[in-house]
Amino acid sequence: MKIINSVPALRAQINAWRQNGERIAFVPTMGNLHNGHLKLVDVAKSRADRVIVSIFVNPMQFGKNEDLDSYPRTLEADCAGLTAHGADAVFTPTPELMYPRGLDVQSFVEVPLLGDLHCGASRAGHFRGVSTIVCKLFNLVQPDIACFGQKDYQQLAIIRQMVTDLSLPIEIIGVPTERATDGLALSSRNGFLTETERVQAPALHKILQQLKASIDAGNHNYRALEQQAKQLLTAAGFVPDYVNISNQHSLTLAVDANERKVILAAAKLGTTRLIDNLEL
Ligand SMILES: Nc1ncnc2c1ncn2[C@@H]1O[C@H](COP(=O)(O)OP(=O)(O)OP(=O)(O)O)[C@@H](O)[C@H]1O
Ligand SMILES: CC(C)(CO)[C@@H](O)C(=O)[O-]
Ligand code: BAL
Repeated sequence: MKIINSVPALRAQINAWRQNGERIAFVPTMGNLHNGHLKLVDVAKSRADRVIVSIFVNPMQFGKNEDLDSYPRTLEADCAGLTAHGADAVFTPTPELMYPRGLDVQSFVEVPLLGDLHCGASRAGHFRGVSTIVCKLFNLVQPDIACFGQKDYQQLAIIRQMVTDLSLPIEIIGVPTERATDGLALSSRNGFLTETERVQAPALHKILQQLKASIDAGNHNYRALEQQAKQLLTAAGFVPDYVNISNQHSLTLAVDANERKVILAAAKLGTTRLIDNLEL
């Protein structure tokens, strides 16, 4: 597997594949790869001739008091995993390469409405940072398809909307969430959990499952159910940020029994912020 850390080398590799008529799949990540990321690579590989992954801890999507500095960086182990899963190349730019003029004067891409809800309401500027870096990476890699995890449900919706709004010729593939055997969604930030917190953490998924069971059983009092779920999270040791029963498409709060719904949730366990979701 090739490790690429300059734009000319990246463009040369992409051009070489294009000249062979090869179809290119792209998997953007922030590294510290786990089986969720590797599943994206497997899906990408099954749908294209070449798979390129990016590893970039994107400063633009971190708030001032968030975990940019402590975010785990494990390039060597990541490359071993990517090689084992048959990725062809990994692009590992530096912040200086992606933002040569600095973040304060960087042009940006923002997806209105979808970007303001849920995590967007709690993490000001987060989705602007995500859509800007993904747009830049798309312009550099120019893939045919790109794979994103459903664990980051709102992010996936925002990327789909950005691709539509900006007429980018890229097919976006959503890949189901990979979980530990106890139900916890795999996430790089799980590594921040203490032993005790790791035992508590699967309660997030379990509470979403209970909530889904109540709705499936005919309880449509969504706002009351959201409050109950937050109380259950608090009792399980979390500090809930939100539990929102939302429309799968617009991500606005669900009101109608007939609309397709998804439960979206975020909660802190100690200093670690976890997210999860469940489609209904
Ligand atoms: N458990 C998972 N199952 C499927 N896809 C996942 C999973 N975890 C992350 N992904 C996807 O991998 C891609 C890169 O995500 P990222 O590098 O932020 O990993 P992460 O584990 O979500 O980290 P974080 O702890 O920062 O949320 C995203 O498209 C994300 O949705
Ligand atoms: C899509 C992404 C790689 C953009 O930095 C990041 O938000 C992530 O890892 O989900
Ligand atoms: N997977 C989402 C990236 C972030 O929380 O910054």
